[in-house]
Amino acid sequence: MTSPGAPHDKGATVWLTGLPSAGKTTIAYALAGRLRAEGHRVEVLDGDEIREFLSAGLGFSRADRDTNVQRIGFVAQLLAAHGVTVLVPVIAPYADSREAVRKRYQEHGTGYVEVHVATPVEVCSARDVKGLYAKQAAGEISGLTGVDDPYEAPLQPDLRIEAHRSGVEESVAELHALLTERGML
Ligand SMILES: Nc1ncnc2c1ncn2[C@@H]1O[C@H](COP(=O)(O)OS(=O)(=O)O)[C@@H](OP(=O)(O)O)[C@H]1O
Ligand SMILES: Nc1ncnc2c1ncn2[C@@H]1O[C@H](COP(=O)(O)OP(=O)(O)O)[C@@H](O)[C@H]1O
Repeated sequence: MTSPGAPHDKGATVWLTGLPSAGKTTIAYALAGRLRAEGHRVEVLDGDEIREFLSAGLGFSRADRDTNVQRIGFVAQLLAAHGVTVLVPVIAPYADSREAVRKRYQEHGTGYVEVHVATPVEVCSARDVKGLYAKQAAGEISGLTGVDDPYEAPLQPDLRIEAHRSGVEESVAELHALLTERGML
């Protein structure tokens, strides 16, 4: 076990992509808790918080989502390069935008892991944590990812979590094992 902020922490970013209510945030905070308890420096860049501050004023058009994702990728890389394990539960629906983020990490030699939280839309819409699926069905909003807006599922994620089949702790254990195996912790 390492002490908090142990200097040998390499730092990396774990990007959890998936539909609204897939389980991205839940898994990210559960993993963060485990990593903190082990003495690692961890930040969660939560999509909702980022949209209140760093990306205030952005909406959900393709251009705005791309801007949002690139901003988050930029900040996360800075943190990761300084030894922080950065967890990013953000939809990031477009493949080219996610690839641009990955490229930034490759260019800087910073660890990066893409995780697809692959909960089917039927399960997500039954969970409907924020009531968005119901609002879309009622015609109150449009452009909801996975329903009437695109979600380009990763073809080759570093890890695919079937969050409708496995429990949160199981997903956390899988992710922890991957980070350990890749020498990122
Ligand atoms: N139209 C539409 N489509 C998708 N999501 C919507 C929309 N409107 C609001 N929300 C809520 O905003 C959260 C998505 O923000 P993100 O920054 O993760 O999305 S993106 O990567 O910029 O596409 C997302 O959070 P999560 O549910 O945690 O994924 C939604 O709750
Ligand atoms: N195996 C699981 N993994 C993650 N979340 C789960 C799981 N089973 C049920 N849930 C629930 O699904 C919801 C997912 O919401 P959230 O994590 O906010 O999703 P997202 O960040 O992808 O929008 C939470 O209420 C969570 O408790």
